[in-house]
Amino acid sequence: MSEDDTQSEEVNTKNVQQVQDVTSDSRKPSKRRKVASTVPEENVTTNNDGSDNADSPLDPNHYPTLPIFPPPAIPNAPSKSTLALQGLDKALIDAEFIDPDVTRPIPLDETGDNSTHLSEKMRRRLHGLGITELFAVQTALLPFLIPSSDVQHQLYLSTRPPRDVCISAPTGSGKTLAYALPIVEILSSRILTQLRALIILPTRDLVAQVRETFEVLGKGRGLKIGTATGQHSFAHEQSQLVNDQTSSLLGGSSKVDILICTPGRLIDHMNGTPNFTLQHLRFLVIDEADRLLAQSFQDWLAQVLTALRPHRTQNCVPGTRVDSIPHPDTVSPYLLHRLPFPHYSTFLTEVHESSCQKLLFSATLTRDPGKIASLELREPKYFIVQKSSESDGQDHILSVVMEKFSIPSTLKHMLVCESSQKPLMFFHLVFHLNVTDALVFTKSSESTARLVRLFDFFQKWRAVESGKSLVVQAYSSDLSVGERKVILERFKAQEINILICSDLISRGIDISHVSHVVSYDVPVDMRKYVHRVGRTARAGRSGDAWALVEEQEARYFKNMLRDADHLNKVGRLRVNEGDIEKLAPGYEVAIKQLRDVYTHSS
Ligand SMILES: Nc1ncnc2c1ncn2[C@@H]1O[C@H](COP(=O)(O)OP(=O)(O)OP(=O)(O)O)[C@@H](O)[C@H]1O
Repeated sequence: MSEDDTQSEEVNTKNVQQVQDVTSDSRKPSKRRKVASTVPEENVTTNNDGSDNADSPLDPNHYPTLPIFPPPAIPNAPSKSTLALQGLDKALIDAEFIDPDVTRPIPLDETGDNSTHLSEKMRRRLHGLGITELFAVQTALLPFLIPSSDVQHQLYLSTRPPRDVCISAPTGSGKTLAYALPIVEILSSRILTQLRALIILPTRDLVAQVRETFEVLGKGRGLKIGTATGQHSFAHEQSQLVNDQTSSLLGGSSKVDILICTPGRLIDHMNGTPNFTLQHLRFLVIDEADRLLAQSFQDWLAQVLTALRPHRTQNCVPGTRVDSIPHPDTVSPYLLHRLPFPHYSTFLTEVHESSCQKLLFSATLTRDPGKIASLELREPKYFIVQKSSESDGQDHILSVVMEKFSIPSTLKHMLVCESSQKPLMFFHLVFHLNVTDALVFTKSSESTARLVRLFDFFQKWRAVESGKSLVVQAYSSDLSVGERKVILERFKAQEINILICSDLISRGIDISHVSHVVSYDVPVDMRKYVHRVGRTARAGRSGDAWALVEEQEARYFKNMLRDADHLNKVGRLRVNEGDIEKLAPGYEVAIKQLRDVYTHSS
């Protein structure tokens, strides 16, 4: 070994020593020695000079044993539920689930258990209308919204501002009564007419329907109900909503207690009707909330929220005409506040808080935290009407977050898979399977018009054979509001057998005798599907939903149903070739006539 080698040997030994110092605790016996002592004598090799190899750098035992770190491993992936719950609104996690089959009798006399919190007058009225029990959503909401009898007469709960409420309940489960009953009951104690309840809906047809419900329930209660949809001239609506438009009155001047409206027209009145004010609102109902929240028209939500805020002129949404908003009057709910007893607040220190309670309803209520946050809800309480078998344990909340909406249990889905022969399949449903009293949804108003024409031509051919024909009508935005109203009334009166329509009436419309819903063009999202099929099987009745799926759409449609856990409820209908062949000649005639019409009109 050269001198250099010896030096490098020394350096190496030093390095080893340093490693040893770092890796071993000096207070404990050295690991190296401990390891060496465990080596049996006979295994220790001896060098030529008689020294043993135990301390040689070549001996594996010479080096200290390095601490053992756990082997690298892939951590367990968070469960789907854990991921879904991340960033979720706490109120949604704490949601109260209600079994859709729960009902509660409405007692007639005072002696009965009145856990409904309804007044005797209202209970009698409901019995008169044939409503003798509350549906599930109503059993939960009425006791929550209607104060017990001791505070019954307080319109505004200034010391306890009410909690806001979000309700997700299936189509046809009675959500309208769930808010209309508490509003009529609570507002009946008012003395002055002020705008206290504002109900916002996405379409004029729904406004008309909800108005009817309020009028029936509020009969004899002295409440004034108004609507604003743009169906009448702006000046006419103004004259229906406010008493005085000539001078600026403290606190505004309302002619109505309850206003049912579409968002666009509401904004028009907020900005353009003198003395129209939301400052006395006790209830703000947003029905079909997910659809309305998706509409950003004139930033309507931000404008409404600004109008509800005390000192709103400082937080005004750009575009709002501040000078058009009447100043709060001295009895405005803005001046009611949580009194911090025993500390009496002064005018300067008191915290103004709106007494308006927000109620959000939908069969497909959004779970999007961003959208929910934009509503500025106060301690929101969620009620979700959903079958417990559909949502057990952790899957319970998961099914909510993943937006697996409930569909009425009485509904039977039938899936008809066909490609190019859709019109023939439709005629087969109508003429062989007796699908009438039906709403037939197409993808657009043009498709609606075309299908109605084709159907008429086909019927003419068929009438020659059978002598019997059905009344089929189109219902879409191509028609004027007045025309649509007449058609809807005729359909309700069963003078029209089949309404071929666009998605204009896929939400909210309540027509009890609809026994079939046909998706002639299948919807592209589950929300739309849920609302369409929900036009039948309402209020516990039965109904059928049919989907005519073209072959190239079948995979997508099935995936959509599978993702929503509904695929197993859908049966596939096998069609007898012979049945279709019988209809084919008529279809050939009809399609030729339709082609002629479109060729001549273009
Ligand atoms: N307690 C009840 N007893 C009997 N019928 C009821 C009761 N509550 C509601 N209904 C009826 O059930 C039908 C459906 O109610 P409603 O239109 O409020 O449903 P919905 O939940 O709003 O449905 P959608 O989500 O489709 O708008 C209506 O005809 C209504 O009169």
